[in-house]
Amino acid sequence: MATEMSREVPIKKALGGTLANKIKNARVLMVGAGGIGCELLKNLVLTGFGEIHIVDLDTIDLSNLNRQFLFNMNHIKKPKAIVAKETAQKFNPDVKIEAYHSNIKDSEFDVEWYKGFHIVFNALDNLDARRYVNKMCLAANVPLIESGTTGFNGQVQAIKKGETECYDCTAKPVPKSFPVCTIRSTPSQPIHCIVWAKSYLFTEIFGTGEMESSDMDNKEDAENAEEIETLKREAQELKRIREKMGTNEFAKAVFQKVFDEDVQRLCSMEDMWKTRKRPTPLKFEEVQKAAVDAGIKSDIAEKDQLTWDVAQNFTVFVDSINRLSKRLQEEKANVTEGSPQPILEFDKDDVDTLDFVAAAANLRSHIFRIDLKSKFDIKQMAGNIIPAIATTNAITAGVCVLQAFKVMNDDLQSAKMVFLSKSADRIFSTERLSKPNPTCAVCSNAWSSWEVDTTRATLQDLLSVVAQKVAGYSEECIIMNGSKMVYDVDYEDNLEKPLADLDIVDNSTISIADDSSSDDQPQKANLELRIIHKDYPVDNDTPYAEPAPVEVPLKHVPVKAEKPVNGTTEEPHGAKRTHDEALGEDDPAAKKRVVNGDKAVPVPAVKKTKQDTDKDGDVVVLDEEEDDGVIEID
Ligand SMILES: Nc1ncnc2c1ncn2[C@@H]1O[C@H](COP(=O)(O)OP(=O)(O)OP(=O)(O)O)[C@@H](O)[C@H]1O
Ligand SMILES: [Zn+2]
Repeated sequence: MATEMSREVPIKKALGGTLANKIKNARVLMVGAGGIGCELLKNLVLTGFGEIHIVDLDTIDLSNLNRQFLFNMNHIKKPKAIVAKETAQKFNPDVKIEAYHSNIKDSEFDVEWYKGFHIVFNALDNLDARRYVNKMCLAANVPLIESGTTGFNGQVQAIKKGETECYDCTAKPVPKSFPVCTIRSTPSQPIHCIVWAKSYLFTEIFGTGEMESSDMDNKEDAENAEEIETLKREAQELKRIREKMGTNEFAKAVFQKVFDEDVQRLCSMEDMWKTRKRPTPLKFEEVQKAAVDAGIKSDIAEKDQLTWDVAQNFTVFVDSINRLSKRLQEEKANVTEGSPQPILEFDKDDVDTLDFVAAAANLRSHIFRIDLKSKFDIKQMAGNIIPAIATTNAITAGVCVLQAFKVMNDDLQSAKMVFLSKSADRIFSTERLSKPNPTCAVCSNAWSSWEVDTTRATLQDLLSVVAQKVAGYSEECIIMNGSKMVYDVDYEDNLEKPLADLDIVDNSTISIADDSSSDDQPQKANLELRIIHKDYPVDNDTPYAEPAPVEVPLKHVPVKAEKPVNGTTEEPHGAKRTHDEALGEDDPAAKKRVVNGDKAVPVPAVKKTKQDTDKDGDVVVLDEEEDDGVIEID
């Protein structure tokens, strides 16, 4: 009791009675109990937020312990959310904490559930979950404090529907991962070869033999399936070669397999080289002779600023593969019975592994006529893991709570977008919160939900009841289920199908977009419709409840900006994302214009198929090709 009193008194003194009371009565949601989440939970608990719900899908890993201070060695493999609750509860037993070891995208966390919170905190590490929570908070009209850190940099943003920018009002760089086909067959940049050497070749020879998922997109969709099959076959062949490890032939066998035979097989796929330069296989004996003739010694590996030529790379390749083989053989010899088989892992600071990856990547680059890189450069690229820094997380989590105070006080005017940076003159820089971007395809949408028996109601019901009657669209609209188009005026094949046959089920989100073209009537904004499945008795005529009418606003038509006269006009904050960019991401109408080949709208990096249960096939598959640099690894 004494502690409770003594804790409440300074909080009240510091924040004032009104805010302190609001905080005491607040129900808050925290998504993510990792680096920022642990710090944030401690802050929330110590500030006396009355009820805190924590969602995290992960379990605790050894590598989390340096900064996620609510966890210790005994907690490894236990759910983060549950352990975070247990540890933080001790700091303040009066706070009610609920923990969920779940993905925030699970259907149990629906809009109604979000509506039960006064404020939501994102402490996440990925764009997808952030964007999802942003949408849910908009749908539920609950304020969101969004935060993120990389290295020494941090950022906090308060988001409130209709009053501030949402997370999607400005374009976000998408972390890089590469399609398997680019890595396996058609590399065009050094990074593609580096990912191949590090995530494929190295792990196949010295590691687990499983492709690392973080930098390769190995989803088994139709496009990737064949590539993955070939890759698996090649991996099997490599496994057989692996048995030669420790013998003199090993380096030669690996070389011949991956730089000669596999490349020859690739070359024979004629279609692949119609628009690309055909790779040239490397012959072991020829390169070996060049290396011997030039008198190259293995100490060339120490010259890390030099861009090695093919013979030099060859020498480092053979030497490093021998060094690594010896290491692994020794580790295997020392392994005690019952222990797992040892493996080697790539580490940019482990010179043997770096030498191998650098040389293998360069040999492959040479084969595909891609620029070679120095070991120094490859080290940056292959090891571009931005460290998570505990202090940055702690400061950022503190700022989250300070911004939450403004939101709780209904004082958004003084809330700020806060940036934390080590390199700037001042640690903090701030910006006023921008107004919502009127062209944002997420927060300019209207939202509604529909209670419907998805096994009985048809797409026609959705079109005529919700899209036309309730929301006032004409039949010239587009209906998307996620990224799949199920209806437009020229594609009526699905209309008689029950919604469930189109994968429209409980908790699906449907987007309806105006596709009418009229000079004098602006288009309506999009409607995001959440489906709530409910069984209606079969003898009931209408297998749905008619939703209340929805006021769908008109779409914002951007006015062409006048050119600034003196060129000094500052770009208004919030206009960072162009209308076209905004359209491309989430606007079904924009997606359809791309499908129709209208180049006026930039191609969004989404893969999209018409959804038809008769498997009518794909309409279009848009494959992004341009990768500009470095892999981002969480
Ligand atoms: N969809 C999701 N639902 C619930 N929790 C999520 C979701 N996506 C990410 N998270 C959680 O967000 C947290 C982010 O924390 P952080 O950035 O510190 O990552 P980490 O995985 O703990 O550490 P690192 O990636 O550096 O090893 C993680 O604990 C992760 O499990
Ligand atoms: Zn927005």
